[in-house]
Amino acid sequence: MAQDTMTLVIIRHGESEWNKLNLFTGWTDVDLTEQGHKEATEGGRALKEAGFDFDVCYTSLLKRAIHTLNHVLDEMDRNWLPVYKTWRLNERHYGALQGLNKAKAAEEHGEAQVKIWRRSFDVQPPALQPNDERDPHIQDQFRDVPQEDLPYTECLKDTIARAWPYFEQTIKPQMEAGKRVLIAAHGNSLRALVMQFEHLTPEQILEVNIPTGIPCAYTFDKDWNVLDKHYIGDPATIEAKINAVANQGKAKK
Ligand SMILES: O=C(O)[C@H](O)COP(=O)(O)O
Repeated sequence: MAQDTMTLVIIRHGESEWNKLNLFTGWTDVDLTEQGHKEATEGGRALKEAGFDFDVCYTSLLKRAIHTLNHVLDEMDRNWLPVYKTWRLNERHYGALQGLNKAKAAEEHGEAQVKIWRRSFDVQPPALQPNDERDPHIQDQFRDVPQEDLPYTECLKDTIARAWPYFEQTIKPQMEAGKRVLIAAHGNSLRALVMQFEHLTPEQILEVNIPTGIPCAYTFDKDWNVLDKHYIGDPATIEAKINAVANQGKAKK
């Protein structure tokens, strides 16, 4: 289908059990909280009310994103849409930080260090040791992923290196063929895509935080320039949620 513009909607999963506890999560496969289920449902409702429709959906191998997508599709009565799941849209791997409390880490290591771990472009968090129970190389969930592709830790640059080729090779051609795409993923795997879509510098991406459960619609021209980007929801709620994410790495006063 020839067309002048392409639409893509991205949505970060709703609040997870570990978001609620303020723990570094990464590839830990925690579910949504009750609040998270509600956010995802509301995200789906908002998309329907705004008149969105989709042809194909992509998500990660982690249940907080999969369940978010399911809620959205339920609300939109689009459960029959094709859904592709890939480890390449998983959250950034948080290495040995997975399971630690972000505010406690800020008390111990300083807020500046935690901000580097959370938001820097190319500084990796401390790596997992091989065969740690959190090691993806020994988890069933990732048994179809080539062992050498699986990380022990990742910075945003590493996440881009595995998520962007998937976007370019798999999702882009669908959009260029006129398909309306929905991606349900994670704070940092979506930051990886956003950095590429908007050609942000490492300094600019440092300040980008993605709220839970709020759909964000991009319109691109045929040369992949961003013509429009907007969150779908109440602006005050969205701003409060973005600030809440940014503040997770602050020490408790
Ligand atoms: O993996 C996590 O802890 C969250 O999903 C994203 O965390 P961040 O906002 O601290 O990067």
